[in-house]
Parts: sequence; structure tokens; C-alpha cells
Amino acid sequence: MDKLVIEGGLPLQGTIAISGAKNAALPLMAASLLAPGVHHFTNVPRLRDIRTMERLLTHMGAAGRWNHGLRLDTTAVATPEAPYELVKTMRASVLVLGPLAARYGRARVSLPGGCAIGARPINLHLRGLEEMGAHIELEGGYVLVRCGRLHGTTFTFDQVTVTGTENLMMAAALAEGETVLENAAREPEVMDLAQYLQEMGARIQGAGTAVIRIQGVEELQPRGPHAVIPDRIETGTYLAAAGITGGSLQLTHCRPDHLDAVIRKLQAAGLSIQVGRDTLRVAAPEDGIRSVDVTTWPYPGFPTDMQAQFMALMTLGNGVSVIKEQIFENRFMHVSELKRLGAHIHLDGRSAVVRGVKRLSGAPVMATDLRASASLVLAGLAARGRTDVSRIYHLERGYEALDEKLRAVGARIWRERE
Ligand SMILES: CC(=O)N[C@H]1[C@@H](OP(=O)(O)OP(=O)(O)OC[C@H]2O[C@@H](n3ccc(=O)[nH]c3=O)[C@H](O)[C@@H]2O)O[C@H](CO)[C@@H](O)[C@@H]1O
Ligand SMILES: C=C(OP(=O)(O)O)C(=O)O
Repeated sequence: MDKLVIEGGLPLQGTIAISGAKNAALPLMAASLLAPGVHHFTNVPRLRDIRTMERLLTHMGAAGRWNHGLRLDTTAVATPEAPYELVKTMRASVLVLGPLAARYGRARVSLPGGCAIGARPINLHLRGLEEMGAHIELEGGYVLVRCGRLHGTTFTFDQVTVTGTENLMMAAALAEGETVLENAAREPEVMDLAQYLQEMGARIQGAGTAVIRIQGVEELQPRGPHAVIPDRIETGTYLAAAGITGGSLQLTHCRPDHLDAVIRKLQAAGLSIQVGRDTLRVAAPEDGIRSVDVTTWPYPGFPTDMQAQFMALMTLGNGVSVIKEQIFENRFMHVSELKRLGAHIHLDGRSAVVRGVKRLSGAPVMATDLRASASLVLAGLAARGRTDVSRIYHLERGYEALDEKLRAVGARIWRERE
């Protein structure tokens, strides 16, 4: 297994091209199950999670081919099943549940279980499908679904859920009659999925707002090429990287309008950010990073997927920053590792109180989840001396060519065998 080694202390300078969004590409791939034929997606990031979803679809009988993007042929899908071996490596596998129920009337999908950041139940996905007429049983760690054609319903999410909204929107696209999803997730990835479903012939209104209305249709057609939206979390991570290293970067191929809350908080921390149509220019503050408070919320609020990276930046702030995590009950696994690099952080329930220090110093650290790992890389880039980040398979789930992209803008970062 590889680890990342970082010799920190160099300001990043240069240009980074942002990749397609993992969290948009995964539901798009799952949506290919809704219509037999060849679907074509471009700007698909080369990531471990994308390979896992491809393996999952292949297991069901689909065929994937990389040729100017990803072409998924779902003509021969015959096994509507997501086995534990694949689901345990990627929770987003649960996104096949809605399409399988709607298109095949049966599904056998392993329960995803919890992960480092929280329990992450899927009760709302299941309740929504039941209200659309699906019969659901849990057996041997699997969700078993049986149904005829699903029917429309009005479903109010008790809690905003991104993949829950995506699952029910996909299921509703082929259901009989109208489905209204209330308190739906408004994330850009939900909008990207809605757009592809519409390209396939689905009738959807209101994606991007809290109420989505779907008029079910009899069938959908495969379409493409559909370009996956840029990864807003990768974008935010590199903005923070410029700030924490005292550098300046230009980011291209991004969607600044998907990052309003992140940009505002980074500007409050003193970073200078110039917003173009699909570019961002960022420069670190000359008089040091300012400590600011942040609370995570569903979109358009500050994303939980940027909380750990923002905390890394705040470890070098000029005062005290209170970072509150509202989405996941246990998303502070990076705290103890950041402390190993010299950060002063005190945990108080769902809040982390970060007292800025003058400098961080390198140390061996261990990644526990994707964004925790990213925060350790950021801290390592700023720290004096050498930082070894182990368990980088987490990073490979969500950051395309992270070490190459960072090396190209002046970072000393490389892979070594553990
Ligand atoms: C593949 C993907 O897109 N992953 C993203 C998605 O995850 P994911 O869709 O799994 O996260 P959710 O939006 O569902 O989770 C939000 C909250 O709702 C709770 N909940 C969710 C569903 C449910 O049936 N019952 C329930 O209680 C969760 O435990 C959590 O506390 O949104 C998260 C929140 O922005 C991001 O951190 C993940 O990167
Ligand atoms: C938590 C994340 O992903 P997942 O939902 O796939 O675990 C993430 O992208 O930060």
C-alpha cells in the first residue's frame, strides 16, 4: 500500500485544472440502469469510487468502455444485485436501489452500514420507495425489494439527504403518475442528475429547490454525451491549499457559482479570490490567515465535505475559530491527527474550537476518511519538515491525480510504499 510523503513549507504557485465531480458522476452512472442501451458521460474523474461503480454495474451485466469519456452499455443487465463486497467499499452503491426497483421491479442491495464519519442510515430511501409501492425486506444484511410499477406519491424527507433525493428522483422518473419530493436536497449534483434524466426523457421540475416534482414516464432513452459538472469540493480543497501555503493559484474548469458559501468563508479568512465564469484566482492573505467560525449545512450552506479542509486552514488562523458540524455526528476524525502536526483543537460535542498556532510541524499521520485525508495533506503542505500520510486509498476515492496536480504547482509530495 502507498503512503504520501510531503516536505512542507513551499507556497503553491500555478494553475490546476479541476476534474469532474465524483458525487455527480456516481448517480449518473446509476441512472444508466433506468434505460437499456449505451449512455455516454464525459468529464468523468478517474477515481477508485468510479471504478467501483463500474464494477458494480458490470456485475449486473452492464459493460463499461473508456473512449472519450465513459460509455456504459446497460442492454444486458440481468442481475439486479449489489453485493456486500462492493458496497462495503463504497456507500454510494446504494444509488442503484431506486433505478433497479423502478426498471426491474426487484433488487437485492447490501446495506451500506456506517462509516468513519457517522451511522449514515438509509431509512428515508427505503421509506420513500415503500410509499411508492415497493415491498421491502431486510435479510442477511441485504435490502430486498419487490414491486410492480411504482406509483407517484408526496414524500417529505425528515432530513435533507442527497443520495436519498437522488434515489427517489430516479425511481419516480419511471413511476406511474406524479411524485412530489419535499425538503429535497438542493445540491448541484442533484441538479446534474435531474438534467441527465431530462435528457433521457424524464419530466422533472424544481431540481435545485426544496420541492421536486416528477411526472413519471413509461420509458427513458439512453443519451449522451453528458458532461459531469466540475467537482466543487476538489475546487474548494485547492483554494484552501493556496491559502494555507501562502501561495497563489489559478483554478480552471470549475463552477465558482457552486461554491458561494465556501468562497465567502475563505474571503472572510483573508484569502483574495477573483471569480471568473469557469475560473478562480486565489491568493493567500499577506497579513496572515484570519480565524472565522463556520457551520456546515446542506447546500447552499457550507458543505460538510469542506469542513476538514477548512479546519486545516484555521489551525494557522490569528485567533479562535469555532467549527460546527451539523450533518454527520462523527466527522471530526481528523482532529486528533491535525493535533499531531501541532494544531490546537478542542472538541466540544458537535463543535471544534480551533486556536490558531504560528506554525505546524511535520509528523506521520493516518487518514480515516476521504476529506480527513485531504485536510492532513493541506496541513502537511504548510508544515515544516516531513509529513507521511498513510492509508491514502481514502484520497484515491475522491481526488484525481492529487499528488501530480500538487507537484505541478510546486509542492514536494510523492508516493512511497508503506
Ligand atoms: C455520494 C455522495 O453524494 N455523497 C455525499 C452525500 O452523502 P449521503 O447522501 O450519504 O448523505 P446524506 O445527505 O444522505 O446525509 C445527510 C444526513 O442525513 C442522514 N440520513 C440520510 C439518509 C437517510 O435515509 N437517513 C438519514 O438519517 C445521514 O445520516 C446524515 O446525517 O451527501 C453528504 C452530505 O452533503 C456528503 O457528505 C457526501 O459526500
Ligand atoms: C463523504 C463522502 O463521500 P461518500 O458519501 O461517498 O462517503 C465525500 O465525498 O466526502
